[in-house]
Amino acid sequence: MNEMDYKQVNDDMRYLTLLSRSFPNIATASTEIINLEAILNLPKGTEHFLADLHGEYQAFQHVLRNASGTIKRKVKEIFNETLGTKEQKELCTLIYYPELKLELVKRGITDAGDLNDWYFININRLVKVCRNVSSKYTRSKVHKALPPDFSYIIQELLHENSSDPNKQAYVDVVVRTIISTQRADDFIIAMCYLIQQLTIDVLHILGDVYDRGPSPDKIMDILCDYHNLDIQWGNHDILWMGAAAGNDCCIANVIRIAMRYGNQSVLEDGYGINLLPLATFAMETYKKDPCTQFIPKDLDEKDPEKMKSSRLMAQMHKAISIIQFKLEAATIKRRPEFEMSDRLLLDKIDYKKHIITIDGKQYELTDGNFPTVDPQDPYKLTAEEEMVVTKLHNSFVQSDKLKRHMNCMFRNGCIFAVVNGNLLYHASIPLNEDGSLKDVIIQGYPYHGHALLKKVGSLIRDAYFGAENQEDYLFAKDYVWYLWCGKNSPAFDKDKMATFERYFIADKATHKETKGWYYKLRDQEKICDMILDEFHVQGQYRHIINGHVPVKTIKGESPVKANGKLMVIDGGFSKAYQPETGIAGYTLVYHSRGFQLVQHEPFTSIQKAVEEGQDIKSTYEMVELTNHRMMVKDTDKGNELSSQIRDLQKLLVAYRSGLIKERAWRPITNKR
Ligand SMILES: O=P(O)(O)OC[C@H]1O[C@](O)(COP(=O)(O)O)[C@@H](O)[C@@H]1O
Ligand SMILES: [Mn+2]
Repeated sequence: MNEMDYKQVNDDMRYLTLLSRSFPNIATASTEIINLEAILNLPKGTEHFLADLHGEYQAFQHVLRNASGTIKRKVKEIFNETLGTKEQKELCTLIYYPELKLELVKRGITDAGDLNDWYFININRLVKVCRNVSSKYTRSKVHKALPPDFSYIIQELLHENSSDPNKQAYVDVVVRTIISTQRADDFIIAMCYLIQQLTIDVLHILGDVYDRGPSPDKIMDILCDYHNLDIQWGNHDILWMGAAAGNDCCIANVIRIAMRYGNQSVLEDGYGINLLPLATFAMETYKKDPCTQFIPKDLDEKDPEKMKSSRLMAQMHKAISIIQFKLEAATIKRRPEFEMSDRLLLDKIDYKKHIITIDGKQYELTDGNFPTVDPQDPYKLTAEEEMVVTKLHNSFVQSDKLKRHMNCMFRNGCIFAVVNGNLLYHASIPLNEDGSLKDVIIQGYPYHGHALLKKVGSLIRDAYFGAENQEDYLFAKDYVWYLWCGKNSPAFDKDKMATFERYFIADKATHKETKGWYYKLRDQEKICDMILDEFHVQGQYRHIINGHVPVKTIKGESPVKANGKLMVIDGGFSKAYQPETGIAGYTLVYHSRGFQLVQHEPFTSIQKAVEEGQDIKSTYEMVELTNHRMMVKDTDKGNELSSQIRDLQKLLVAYRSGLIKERAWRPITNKR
């Protein structure tokens, strides 16, 4: 051992002694080094990026099942020579929706023998796909992903080389036995989900799971069970986190948005929030009010339930909006440092003339009926409104399902992430006009860039889990609402949220929300490089990935900006925004050969997907090709493994030099 090695080993003796408990001798330590080296030389796993899901469960789960087209690409790669497009499509549909496709197949095939043939052919095809998608992983990782019921059989099938005639006979017998024991359906279903899982190594959700669409709760159910996930919270998610933490402004906003889109069921059925107090109050208070401005958006005339409840929903929508403006005023006054007094509008209204004066300009109100507003004290909640707020508050903080979903948000997320050379965040890093990082004052201290995002992340945690002292906790709870709609919020970064204006003023100019400098300046490569440096993201292939702002493809906007350094992948799942974007949006796939941007057209329905094999029509654009196939050693995981290898090498030195004594490896048992 040379001087240097000896010194390093000596310095690390405490750690190496601990490590020797897991690898007690030269044989076990060197076997581990060999295993880790082997992993480093596997191709990098595929990453899948989605953003702005906005409660669109069906479109989300389709994109998840088809891995943004990755499964179709694999099927084509494997069967291009042997299967026509129709058969490839059939196989893809089976992989995406195994239960539904099996039902459909069985309805179409009545003869038992024919069905058995179908099973035989398709199980063999699935085995081929599975072999392909599992080839990027170690046997041990694949083993851990296997469904317990079929673990042994799948291992046998995956690792037998079917080009050997003896082995093919063995595989055939295994498959025939699965069919004859009537396990084919279960086996196929298990294989299809395994393929889905192995196709994507890690899923990144760049924010805004919640609001507008009908079923964010179902999306969260899937995400919470996903095998490898991170979430970068969007402003809508933060709004829900604030609501779950008991911030009443957030609660009012969450309910207002649900009513705006006619989605009371996500609150009532999804999270068990009791809306009855609000409903009875609204029916009574706005009995004679048509609430025209508050009729839910995009009412589906084919949905009689929604049509029937739209009048009640409009009343609840108006009631909660007024409550929201009053509650927000209290926060704005309590926290002058938020600089949001321009959002105090109820005191700018002439309640007799139905006119509002903003910045010296008068506007006629589209709705002048404010039965709960006292012109002398416009922000005071009536006793009934207060009661409604208390009841809604209790419902939100007590919802078990909401707690479960929020815990999952916290467990898997933060406001930003750095993964494999990419910086991920939903919206913005506040900038000054000259492109420098903007100082944002929080509790008297300036924060910018990386420090700002870290501070904001910890404030959200404080609001939910409690801070060290009461004052900090109350501040954090208010700040979460600020993050939803405040002008210096990295999750929002627009000069205002023009909610009041959109409901009560016809002049569209007042609805305009001006975006922060970030959204203009991010087109420049040098700005993106500066931000990446700020977050210590290094390497030749580094990028920023954003969501939040829909890409207006229809107007020729590109999702790739700053000479390829930044990509905006607002998934555009939100139906309400599809006319604006002209497409359903973008998702991103990052595999061992580079980045692939996937542009989707609107998803129609699961029924069409299964019965007609209709996939989302997607186009692919290879954004960046790396000049060599990326391996695990080129990733963050690779760096981690390489440092483990270095430690193990030091352990070998310690064994060989006698600094640590080798022990025989014995399995740990309770017996002495
Ligand atoms: O179109 P809607 O649903 O009324 O929402 C409009 C509001 O949503 C926002 O765009 C925020 O939501 P996003 O984060 O999805 O952009 C606000 O800036 C705007 O006031
Ligand atoms: Mn957003």
